[in-house]
Amino acid sequence: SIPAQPEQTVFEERHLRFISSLGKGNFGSVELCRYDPLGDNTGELVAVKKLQPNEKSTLEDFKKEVKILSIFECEYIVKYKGICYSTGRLSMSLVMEYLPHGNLIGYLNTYQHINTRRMLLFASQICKGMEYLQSLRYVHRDLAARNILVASESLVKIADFGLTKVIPFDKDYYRVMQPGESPIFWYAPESINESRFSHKSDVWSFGVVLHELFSYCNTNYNPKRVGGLTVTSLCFFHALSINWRLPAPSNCPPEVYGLMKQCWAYNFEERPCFSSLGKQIETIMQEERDNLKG
Ligand SMILES: CCS(=O)(=O)N1CC(CC#N)(n2cc(-c3nc(Nc4ccc(C(=O)OC(C)(C)C)cc4)nc4[nH]ccc34)cn2)C1
Repeated sequence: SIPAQPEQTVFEERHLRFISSLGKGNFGSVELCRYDPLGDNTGELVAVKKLQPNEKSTLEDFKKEVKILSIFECEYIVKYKGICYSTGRLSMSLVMEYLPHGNLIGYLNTYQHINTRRMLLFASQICKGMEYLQSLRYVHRDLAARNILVASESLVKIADFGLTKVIPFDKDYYRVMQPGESPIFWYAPESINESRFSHKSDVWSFGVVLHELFSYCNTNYNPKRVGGLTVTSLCFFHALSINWRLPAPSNCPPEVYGLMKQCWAYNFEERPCFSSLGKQIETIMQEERDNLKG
């Protein structure tokens, strides 16, 4: 059995009413539920992540993910609400706030009229969330538009901490033993080549999220399939090493494409930190406001 942690809020499984499936991944799935102890449909809507037990995902890893999310307190990170033990206490679910607009990919595909100012606002919020993560020495390792959730038309949050790791105090990177599950398209060269993850590899992924934002998550830009050929990690890695990068999305301000290219510096030491990226985004946002006034 799993000892109840004193600070955990425990939701009773019998009051969690399944409504619909919200998302699925390798190791888990997320469901929309109503926590309705009064049984009169007045209870709150919550997002419940259930572990898909298989040989790769273990309850131990899931408990680490729960622990990580439960200590975060940041308006740009999806909020932890508590846990729910399954009958027999053989497993547990993670209960989180429900964000009604889904992830950034669906949102950008639905609302194609989002202007540059709104995209910069979203970018600055993701950057602030990543700055917060970095302040606690966590690397996300799976930063991508599919893992950014939309709370409202003016607020996005970072979600899915299933691959998040804390960097040991005596290093500035984390090396994983098992090859990553994520599509290589978001991986920095050193993550593909040496399974090396750091705040600077999260910065590389942030550059890809910027590109997804400003190309409305248009998958035609993804080099996963070039002319019908599936891009393997080796040739993608080679392309990066000879300085191939994604082209600027159409209508993307040159200063924003400049930010992407900073994030995609081959040498991770040359990439900016999230606080520098945040300041540069604020400057571009101010210039946008001045242009609008002008
Ligand atoms: C990796 C394995 S995973 O299985 O653990 N998993 C997938 C994961 C990827 C990420 N991030 N995920 C999180 C949520 C999620 N969704 C939501 N709201 C919504 C609201 C609406 C919709 C939707 O489709 O609406 C339209 C309009 C019909 C398109 C979808 C989701 N609120 C949440 N709160 C906390 C989590 C969470 C969904 N998928 C994490």
